[in-house]
Amino acid sequence: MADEEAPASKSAFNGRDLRKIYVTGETEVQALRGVDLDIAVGEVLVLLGPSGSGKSTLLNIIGGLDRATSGTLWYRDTELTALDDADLTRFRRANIGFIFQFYNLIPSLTARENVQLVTDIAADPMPAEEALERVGLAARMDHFPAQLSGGEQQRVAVARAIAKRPGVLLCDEPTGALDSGTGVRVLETLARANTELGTTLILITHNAGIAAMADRVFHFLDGRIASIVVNETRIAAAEIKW
Ligand SMILES: Nc1ncnc2c1ncn2[C@@H]1O[C@H](COP(=O)(O)OP(=O)(O)OP(=O)(O)O)[C@@H](O)[C@H]1O
Repeated sequence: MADEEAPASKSAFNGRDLRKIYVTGETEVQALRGVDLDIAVGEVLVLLGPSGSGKSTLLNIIGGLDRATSGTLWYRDTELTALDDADLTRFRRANIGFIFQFYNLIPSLTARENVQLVTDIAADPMPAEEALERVGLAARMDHFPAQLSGGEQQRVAVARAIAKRPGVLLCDEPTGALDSGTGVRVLETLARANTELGTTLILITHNAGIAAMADRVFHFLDGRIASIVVNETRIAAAEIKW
């Protein structure tokens, strides 16, 4: 809306009364029932909550993969809810890195080539080699996904996501398929992106232990943020166990 002022510039995301209704045939599912949020630039935020409570729906809307049915959402000084599809895609490409539970690497390409797919088309990327070094895979650049462990493949996915220097990393269960030791190494690479590159980090997990590395934790229930916990101190990813 033209007469609405952009929220304070230190906000990464500012959302008001976000609602999402999925319609399938005659069935309506209210996935988000009025979410207000304010996420600071450089914040580490963890989203916790039962299955079906709306976490992925919110993450997808924040990342421009999906649209709210109603409500307003800003990213810095851009109102995402006012963008057309082409501009929303441009926003997503320029600002968002995604990491999902399954790594979505291309099996016929090496780690370096998987990252280069992104660096070839980004506006101001870091070299693929630097991204892979940042996740501790300097020695594995020319390996194919099948030659890497699950945790290493996920770190390639992190390298791919950070290589374009996105303002925001959105992670949906990034350690869901990994054991504790391997998962912690993935979390460490995400935490490093936050501290060294200033990337805002938003992470969905079912693992309450991971919440300790966040500045704040949003607890979802039934399509709403039921409570917000502020962590006075953030613990290092390396200290997390499950
Ligand atoms: N594309 C879709 N079409 C119809 N309903 C959907 C769709 N995506 C999600 N839903 C429904 O919206 C609700 C919220 O789903 P969402 O995936 O956001 O929950 P979640 O908290 O991320 O769950 P999980 O932890 O299991 O991933 C659920 O009832 C889900 O079934």
